[in-house]
Amino acid sequence: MGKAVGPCPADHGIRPLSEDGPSPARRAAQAVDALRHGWPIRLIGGPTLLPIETAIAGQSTAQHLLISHARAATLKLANQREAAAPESPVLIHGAERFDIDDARAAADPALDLAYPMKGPFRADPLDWHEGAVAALELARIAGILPAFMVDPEEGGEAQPFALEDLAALADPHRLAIVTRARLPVEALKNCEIVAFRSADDLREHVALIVGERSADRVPLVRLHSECLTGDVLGSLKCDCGPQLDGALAQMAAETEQDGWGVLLYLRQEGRGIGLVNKLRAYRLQDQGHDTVDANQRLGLPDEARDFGTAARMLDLLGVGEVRLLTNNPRKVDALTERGVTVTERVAHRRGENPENVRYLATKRDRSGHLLP
Ligand SMILES: Nc1nc2c(ncn2[C@@H]2O[C@H](COP(=O)(O)OP(=O)(O)OP(=O)(O)O)[C@@H](O)[C@H]2O)c(=O)[nH]1
Ligand SMILES: [Zn+2]
Repeated sequence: MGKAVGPCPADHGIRPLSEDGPSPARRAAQAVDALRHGWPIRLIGGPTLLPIETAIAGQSTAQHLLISHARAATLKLANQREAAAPESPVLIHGAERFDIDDARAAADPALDLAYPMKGPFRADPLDWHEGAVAALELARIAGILPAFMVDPEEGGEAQPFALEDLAALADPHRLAIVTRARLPVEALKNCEIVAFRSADDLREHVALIVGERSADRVPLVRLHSECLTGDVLGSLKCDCGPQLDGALAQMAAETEQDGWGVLLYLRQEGRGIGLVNKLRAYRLQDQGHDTVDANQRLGLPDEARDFGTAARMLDLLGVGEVRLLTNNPRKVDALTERGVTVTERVAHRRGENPENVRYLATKRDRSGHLLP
């Protein structure tokens, strides 16, 4: 291996080629990128894993698939000893090798109605459990179905990754303010937008500062997670659009009494499972599952947001105290744990309609939201 060529700031995660190889942050980013492209990844010291949803190697076949525990349960494998541990990924095989179509039918719950006959499958012992957990987590971050062909034939060149690479992705300390500009909005003309980026993550978060900052007033703050369907299209399935508009209107009203507000627009679609997986969950909801069950059937967490990013954004903005506009106690706890003082929780009940009655009831009954 050659020596480093030219300067390369240590805090950009782009370590030059050396005996150490790429940094964990770079390897993790490349692994996520590979999964989105449909290229395989290879767990260092473990197997090669081809993402079933995106695989471009359409001729691939594999003896084994790696799927989530929830998916294994739907395939009626939970009574087998190797698939019994809850939350643990499951390695399965069938009577014959899987081709890509069989693998997709086995992996994707949204195809269950179209392909009701599957299996029989058997669960196998998995002696690389932590690597399997990390691989499913990488799939979630990539926004794809958490399911892989294991050691496929003809999968293409694999992108290596190591277990510790995931931690590098979760670390928000490299998030930085990149630019800011005046942004008059409908709710109030006097606003400023601030953009944030991290070298480790392609998602660009923004903050909208509503009104004039005031050192002696604690701002009204809203952590809003991206919801394309609700924020942009006016979806009635959730309450996001009215919550977004309502938050801005409430902050604008505060400015009339010398208050101010900060709206963080976090690019964590679908509570962190991504737009496509959220829409898959919607398909399952149309078959009768609630929000929590739909996510779980996909093998995804019902809450995968990382509020460390929000805390870091507030820190970069110099906001240490907030009055938090939310019904979700987890947001209060997450900020408090990360050193932000929440002086008050301000309830934020907006946008109830006949289409989202069940969604709101699930928030209250299963996700712990403080709703009537
Ligand atoms: N996975 C999934 N995500 C959803 C669904 N409906 C809405 N979302 C996402 O949920 C997020 C909305 O969360 P927020 O309104 O910020 O927060 P909250 O946890 O509801 O708490 P509040 O602060 O009380 O509103 C957005 O990212 C939506 O895309 C769904 O059915 N499934
Ligand atoms: Zn929504």
